[in-house]
Amino acid sequence: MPELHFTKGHGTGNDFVLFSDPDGEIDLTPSQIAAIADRHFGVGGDGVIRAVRSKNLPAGAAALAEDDSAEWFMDYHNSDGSPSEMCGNGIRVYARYLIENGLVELSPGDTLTLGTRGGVRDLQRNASGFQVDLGRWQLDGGEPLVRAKNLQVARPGLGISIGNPHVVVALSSEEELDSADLTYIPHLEPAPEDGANVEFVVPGDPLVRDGVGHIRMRVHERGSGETLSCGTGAAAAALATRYWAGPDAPNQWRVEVPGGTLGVRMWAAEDGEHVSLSGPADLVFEGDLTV
Ligand SMILES: N[C@@H](CCC[C@H](N)C(=O)O)C(=O)O
Repeated sequence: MPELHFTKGHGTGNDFVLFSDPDGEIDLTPSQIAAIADRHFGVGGDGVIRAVRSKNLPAGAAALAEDDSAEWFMDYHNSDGSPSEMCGNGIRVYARYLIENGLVELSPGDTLTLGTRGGVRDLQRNASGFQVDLGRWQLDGGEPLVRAKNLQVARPGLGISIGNPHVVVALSSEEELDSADLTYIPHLEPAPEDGANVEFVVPGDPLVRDGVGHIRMRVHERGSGETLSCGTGAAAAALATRYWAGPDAPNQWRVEVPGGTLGVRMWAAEDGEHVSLSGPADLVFEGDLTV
């Protein structure tokens, strides 16, 4: 029975239980992870993050990190125990955790490279906390029809991959966004093979202020249910809104989520267009638990 010293952290209310396993000795089962994330019987969180050195990952998992430039790997699992390729809020909180525990140093202007199942990701400190380059994004997954409880009509969504899968749905009003009941899993037709995080968005009024696009978003996360925020989801929502808005839409966005505000920026890199995410990362408390 492993004894874990854990830290609880969050990014705009998307909350995580983090623990260190630098040598890769702790192999939790999905049900052990779900028990830690349980809000009634465990610590509680939308996800669980194991800090492990990339060199100590099993060979197959190490290959997922694409290259060996990242000393640390973010072993991310949703609250139901399922793994995910990437977590945009989680990786900022993970960076703060590594820094506060003296496991890495990151001076302003420097870059920290972390491994994830979706590949390596670069982070820097910025005014809001951290900025992470989420890498190249792509339209992926078509336009499934989305139904959610309390939404009167089915809507076409837009499939977008940010390393992990998203379907973004545009709603017509703030009232509609507020009334959607996301305690139930949205129904997607056709259903994506690997599931999807589903983001519901309404445009700001006006959509663009001072060259920055504004949207509001709620999300139902694959493997975790409705959460107060989803970083990769915010990036997908901004990308989908820009796609729908046409060629004059900006490359800089503010995304209001129930837990706060996230910044999203699209920019041209040598290998194609990248999308970056900015936002806070907070550590809240520490404790010990027996799994
Ligand atoms: N909350 C995260 C995304 C976490 C993973 C997601 N539920 C999935 O299964 O892909 C974020 O901030 O990006």
